[in-house]
Amino acid sequence: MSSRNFRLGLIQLLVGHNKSENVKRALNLIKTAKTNGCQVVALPECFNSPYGTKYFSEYAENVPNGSTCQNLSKAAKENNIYLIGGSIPEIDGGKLYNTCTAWGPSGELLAQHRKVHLFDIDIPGKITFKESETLSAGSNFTFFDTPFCTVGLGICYDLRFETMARIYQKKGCQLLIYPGAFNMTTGPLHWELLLRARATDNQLFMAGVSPARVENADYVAWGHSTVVDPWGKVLAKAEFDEEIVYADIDLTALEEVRKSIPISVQSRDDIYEVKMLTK
Ligand SMILES: O=C(O)CCC(=O)C(=O)O
Repeated sequence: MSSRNFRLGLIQLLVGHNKSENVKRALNLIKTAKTNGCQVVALPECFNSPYGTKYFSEYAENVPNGSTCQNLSKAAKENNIYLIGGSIPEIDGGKLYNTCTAWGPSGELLAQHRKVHLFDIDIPGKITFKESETLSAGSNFTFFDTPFCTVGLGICYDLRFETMARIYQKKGCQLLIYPGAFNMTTGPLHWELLLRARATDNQLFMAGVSPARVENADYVAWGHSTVVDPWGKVLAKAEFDEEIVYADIDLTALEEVRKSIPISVQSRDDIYEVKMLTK
């Protein structure tokens, strides 16, 4: 495989209440993904803890020195892969964040993304969730280089904010990875739609990585971890059980679509502007 091609693996992990068990399951599945040829592997949002504001402080750890991060670093090194560590509740200076880390094949920390847009919604009779009750928001865009392409990171609700993805595209990202746990109300309507929309409007690869569904959990995840190509086509998709989603990424598809439908050079930068105010 040339560096224009690589295999991406999304681990739709079954997450329970036992933190070390969650991490152990993740490590085993990372190894399986590597055995099956993945050079880049990603975990879901909140992979070491159940998803819910009441759990975040109990499960929170230091990033990057806590044991979950240290295990991710070791796994990236042992398997010689790029590893996107889903997200975990992070504690820093008395504040909690929903944080994604990315690790390189020497076990080095490449990036740390704190969820920028907190998930505060109220759909009467369906779902009310308020991450801001316990979490603080990050204020940074997060992207890093691999030998294959530049990768941008967002977490779940971040996916709804198209400006963030647009900025990643302007910064040269060719793949955006969003660990995310949509739910049974918004998942069926919006999860694939948003992934395909972000892929189509920015002409890049999109990956959304969900936990597997646990029917009796406080928060029931939609699942359906998905990879979309720059044409907006779904390349690979899970249902709701634990599984690894594999996608062979060929970056020439990205050049093809950008050449065929050249929206980025046709954008009317003389009459509107999307710009990053922070790094
Ligand atoms: O935007 C949604 O519908 C779900 C978002 C979410 O679950 C999250 O941000 O964790």
